Amino acid sequence: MTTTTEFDTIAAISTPPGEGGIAIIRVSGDEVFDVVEPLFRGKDLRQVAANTINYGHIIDPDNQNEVVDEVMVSVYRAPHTYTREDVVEINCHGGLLSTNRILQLTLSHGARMAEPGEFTKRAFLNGRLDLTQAESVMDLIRAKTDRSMKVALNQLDGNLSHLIRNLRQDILDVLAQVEVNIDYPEYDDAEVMTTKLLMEKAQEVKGQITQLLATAKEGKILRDGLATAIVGRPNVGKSSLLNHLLHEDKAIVTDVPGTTRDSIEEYVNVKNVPLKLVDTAGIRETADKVEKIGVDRAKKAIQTADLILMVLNASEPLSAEDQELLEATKGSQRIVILNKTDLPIQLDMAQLTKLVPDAKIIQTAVTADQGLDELETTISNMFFNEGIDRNNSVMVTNSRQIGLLHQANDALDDVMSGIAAGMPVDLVQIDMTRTWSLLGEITGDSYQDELIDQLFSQFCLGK
Ligand SMILES: Nc1nc2c(c(=O)[nH]1)N(C=O)[C@@H](CNc1ccc(C(=O)N[C@@H](CCC(=O)O)C(=O)O)cc1)CN2
Ligand SMILES: Nc1nc2c(ncn2[C@@H]2O[C@H](COP(=O)(O)OP(=O)(O)OP(=O)(O)O)[C@@H](O)[C@H]2O)c(=O)[nH]1
Ligand SMILES: [Mg+2]
Repeated sequence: MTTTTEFDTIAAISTPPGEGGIAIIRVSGDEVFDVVEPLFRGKDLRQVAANTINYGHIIDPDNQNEVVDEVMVSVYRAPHTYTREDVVEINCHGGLLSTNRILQLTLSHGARMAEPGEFTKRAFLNGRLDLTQAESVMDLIRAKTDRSMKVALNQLDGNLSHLIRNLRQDILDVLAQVEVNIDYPEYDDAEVMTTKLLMEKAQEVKGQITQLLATAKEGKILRDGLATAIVGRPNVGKSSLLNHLLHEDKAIVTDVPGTTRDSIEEYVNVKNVPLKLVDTAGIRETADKVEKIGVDRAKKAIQTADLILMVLNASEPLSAEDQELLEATKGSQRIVILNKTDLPIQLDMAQLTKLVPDAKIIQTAVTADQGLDELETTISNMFFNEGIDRNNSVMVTNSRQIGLLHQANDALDDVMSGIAAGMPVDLVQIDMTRTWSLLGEITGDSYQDELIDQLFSQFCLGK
């Protein structure tokens, strides 16, 4: 079944803004040929075969057919296209000016400027993609590591959708069975049979949802990177640590305390854990206006980080500021890094272990390249130790999907507690049906227009 919904014809530049070798203007909708035909000098695009690319020129019919650019034009025919509508892509020379001029020409000849994500939204509304697949398109574009790209590609293939659809079908089957038992009770214990059926199915589905949710933590880290703040008082070696983890001299390092004045953010892969590393200003009391703002940002980073690398200077005794910071980071996931161990050690280890009895303490000498491997292994073990099958790439990474899975889980809890409390079957049925529709929201089998608009508006223009 390939009925498409009727929409107006949209156009956008689908390549990144700025100068490039080639730029693509994508046009989609029932009227693409009416739009492009008067602008194109070359073969008759209505007559060329589908999936062909055709040489010619874009001309300006409102300006004595002035040649605007030399182009290649791809023609795709509905329904075998990205949007399931007729699609024409104009490949022009990638200058800002000619690209925009061609876009303007399509707009003045009947196309409308596409909204962000509108091509993919049409693919969804026309049934070529479901919602998890559409979301994976964006994840693919934003992927920062090989692993997160693999997860997104897997989702684009429809593996998560498949799993969710199967769960929904199972629920539907059991609901149908329940309906039959209620309408035609063959036995006196029909009610007992029915609740048993519901209970078993609820447990089974809950088991699968729990498994999916177990992938969520890892999945989200893979997608967004683990927010990791490097904190400590001035001059302990925070920026040196950032640079070593990045293998690049990104942050300025000097022996002057207070060198880093604003937070620096960088993505890096540490033994397969994608980190969003934040190097912060050394935390201390300061009268300097600019430094003060940096210190406030550093304090904020402590609040929002998933992981804190708390750096201490081993060549000095533990200061009051160190102790305050150890206190402030107590509730967070953290690693205490004892840096500058290449110098004579002044810090009282016994005092430190007493202060932070349960913290992981790692000794490093960043500038001498010591202890970093142990640090990287520790980070990796902290986040990949839950026995998740790495080759099973069906994961949920998206907070919308995760939220709905939690809600479906809660609805299943209601099913089970309802049965346990001896609630009438028709009430239990309501909670089971709710589970079914919550799962449907994940794939977009049931959806609200506002939600769809909001979701696609986060996409890139031209996608
Ligand atoms: N030039 C260009 N490159 C691109 C895209 C595009 O739209 N244009 N894509 C998009 O951003 C991605 C490719 N994704 C695509 C996915 C489906 C179809 C498509 O036409 N599907 C049809 C027919 C497939 C077939 O011939 O077998 C279908 O599913 O019915 C096209 C592109 C990446 N590269
Ligand atoms: N001996 C020794 N010196 C180090 C080590 N790590 C960093 N340093 C030096 O310590 C000084 C301060 O390093 P930074 O990385 O700028 O310290 P920071 O914590 O970022 O300092 P602020 O930005 O001022 O908060 C520099 O001179 C570094 O070369 C180490 O392991 N051993
Ligand atoms: Mg610094």
